[in-house]
Amino acid sequence: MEKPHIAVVPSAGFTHLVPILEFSKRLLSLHPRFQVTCLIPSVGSSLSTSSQSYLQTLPPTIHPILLPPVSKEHVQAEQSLAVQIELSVTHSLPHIKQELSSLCSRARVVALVVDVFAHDALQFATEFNLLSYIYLPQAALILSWYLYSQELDEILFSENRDPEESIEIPGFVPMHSRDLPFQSRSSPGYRKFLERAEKFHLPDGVFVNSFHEMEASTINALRDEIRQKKRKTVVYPVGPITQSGFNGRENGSECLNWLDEQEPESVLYVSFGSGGTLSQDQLNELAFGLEQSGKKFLWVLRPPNNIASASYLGGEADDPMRFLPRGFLERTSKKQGLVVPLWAPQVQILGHSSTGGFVCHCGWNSVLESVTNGVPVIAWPLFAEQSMNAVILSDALKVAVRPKANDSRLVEREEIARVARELMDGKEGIEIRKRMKSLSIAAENAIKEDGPSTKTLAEVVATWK
Ligand SMILES: O=c1ccn([C@@H]2O[C@H](COP(=O)(O)OP(=O)(O)O[C@H]3O[C@H](CO)[C@@H](O)[C@H](O)[C@H]3O)[C@@H](O)[C@H]2O)c(=O)[nH]1
Repeated sequence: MEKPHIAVVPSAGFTHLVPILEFSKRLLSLHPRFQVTCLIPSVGSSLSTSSQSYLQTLPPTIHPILLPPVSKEHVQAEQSLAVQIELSVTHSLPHIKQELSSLCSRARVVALVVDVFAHDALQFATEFNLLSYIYLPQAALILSWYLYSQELDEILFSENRDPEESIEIPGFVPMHSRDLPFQSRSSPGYRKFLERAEKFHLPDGVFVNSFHEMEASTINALRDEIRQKKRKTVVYPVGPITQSGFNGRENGSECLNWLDEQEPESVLYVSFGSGGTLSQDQLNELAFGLEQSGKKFLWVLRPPNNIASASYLGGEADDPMRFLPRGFLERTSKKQGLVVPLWAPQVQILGHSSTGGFVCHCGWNSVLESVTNGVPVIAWPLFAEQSMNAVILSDALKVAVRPKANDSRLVEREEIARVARELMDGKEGIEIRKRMKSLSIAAENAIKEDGPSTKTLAEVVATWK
């Protein structure tokens, strides 16, 4: 008899495709009695080359179906990247419905799992009588923030509020409101964020890519609220699920060969994810700061102020090397550091024994890749929920240092050199490194056969009849 299907809907862009497919891979490796059909939206002329190459690596029990791409004009008018990604799904709804209908007519489908930005597709769960789930490729704290958003709205934007007063999300450490992504009700994407938060009440549960030891008090607080019937959204921590080694682009051997020549844990890896960029001034400060620190570095360089969505949604990037300060490459090249343009094999770099620290924008995938490899972090959030992730690492878990910006929000070269030295050789760095190593053991245990994340997933799957 044919294996029952799980229908999976990612949202557009490499970073929203890979996490939900890595989740699907893990699901099928633990529960091979199912197969997955993945309905993939995209923007522009076609799927990006990296996404296409990634799809080639999938096991045969995951069936990708490429939906007709949404025209760029339909999404680009929106300022917020999250909303652009969300619209890629909204405009694909007729195709998603058509494919689901065709799948349900020829096979047994037991559940629908959608990416957080593909929540519009949840409407089909009732129509096709499917159990439904959101896959949030982020921290449990982010789920808490969504669920608590109405209460937070009243607290944050009340007239008499002291902006210095910290805010408390249930179970989490007190946090400054500047670490939340929205600073006013008129911030781009805020209204859509509140609408998205409402959707978390629809599915049968939310999978988060986190694990108990990383966010114990937040997860416990979410579960207490369910027990006390204050909320009905059930949280399932199933992580850490990280990319299993797919690189997809060039620069691989250059980085790894160079790392092979370095001392153990001596290199700071510097990267701001798939779309993060710095201003030209900030890029200069980072270059001088790395140089002044005297520490070895491997820097994945992007051109300044490149629109983040260009790389998410299939745009081309400029050559970044010409934006480095004059003479920088000549002074540092190979001896102190290696600079590679645009992309590097991050998973392999973080797993290399010479890598001893990560200047990280705190995108959640990068955070988990650092945690699973036991690499301590210099937390340098740029946009989206990254500042909240930075607070998890620096304040809650104390496995990261966070450089301070000046009044113009620039992190100056002296500060960069200071945190680099502190992390790599300082007293605080030693403690941070120890804590990160024990967190990496907890991460490994979470996904072992009898680990909490494995058991949680098994409990859910047991209900799929
Ligand atoms: O040179 C590079 C740069 C990135 N990566 C990989 O690309 C992914 C990047 O993901 P992530 O660290 O999560 O960063 P973003 O691409 O910026 O992620 C977006 O999606 C995340 C998950 O929803 C959010 O946490 C972020 O805020 C949001 O910017 C990771 O797997 C990296 O290993 C590489 O392999 N090589």
